Amino acid sequence: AQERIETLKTLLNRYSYEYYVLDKPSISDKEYDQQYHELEKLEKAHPELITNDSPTQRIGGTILPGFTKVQHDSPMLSLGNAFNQEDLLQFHQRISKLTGQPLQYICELKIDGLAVSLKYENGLFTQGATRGDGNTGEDITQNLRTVKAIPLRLNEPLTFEVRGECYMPKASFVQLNADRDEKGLEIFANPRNAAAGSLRQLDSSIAASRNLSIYLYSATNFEQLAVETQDALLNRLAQVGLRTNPERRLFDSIEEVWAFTEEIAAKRKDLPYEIDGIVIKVNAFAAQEEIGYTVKAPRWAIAYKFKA
Ligand SMILES: COc1nc2nc(N)nc(N)c2nc1C
Repeated sequence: AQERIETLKTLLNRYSYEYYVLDKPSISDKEYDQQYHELEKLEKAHPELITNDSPTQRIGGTILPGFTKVQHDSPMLSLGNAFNQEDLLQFHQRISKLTGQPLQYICELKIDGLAVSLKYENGLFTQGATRGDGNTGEDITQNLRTVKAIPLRLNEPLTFEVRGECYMPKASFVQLNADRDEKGLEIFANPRNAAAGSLRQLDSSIAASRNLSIYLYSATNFEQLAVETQDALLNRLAQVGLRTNPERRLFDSIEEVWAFTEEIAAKRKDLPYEIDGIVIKVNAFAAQEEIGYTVKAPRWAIAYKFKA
């Protein structure tokens, strides 16, 4: 039984990765369900063989009395804002003075969700937390374990922290509000509020029902990842099993960055998730370190915000 349980866990976690992280399922839902129920039956018969990274353990058994506080190892920063082309030019001129290196920018979508921190120890997902005030957040591990795009075990036994945006896809938001409206419940104003409301539930079966997803965009412990740029980091995160947003681009001029913001502004309504802007970062970590941080935000990044 132990052998079959191990095989099923490996298979089901891989199917989950293909479906929720790569958005490219390799088997039908029916086949997945058949193998999932076989695992459930085997674990019921051999509870001593149940492990934390089993796909059957995503929904916590208990309703939490409250959320415990989490002190972030390093502050979860905020971003300076830019609202027009002039702001972007000033950002570029300001940081060009702070580094001798040629500036390459990476542009990432700014997902309109909830910033979260995920800790992995030897490849196992051990803790999830909200940003909170940047220094202290709330432990929402139970709820984040229900987000199927968050792997319970990485492809490599890494010990590090990753940060990203947990969000509710537009389609899930429309469905949720239709269901709530039909039941006479108050509907959510937007997907960001719906995601935040779902992650603030003390009963993780509610979060499990909300079809949340996630995109990761930063990590600690670069050394062990052997990456020199933000773009390489994002590729590395995907390699170890974490979900990263594919709509990112590299540019060597702020003019091209501006053109990209206009390109995304035009396709924003067709994206399957809501975004509130574009995050523009200096790509090379060496240049980021040279440019540095203000008290609350990196100097080497800026959020270009779309009009509401
Ligand atoms: C480097 O710090 C950040 N990077 C980010 N990147 C993306 N794509 N989206 C964010 N919301 C974001 N937020 C922060 C504070």
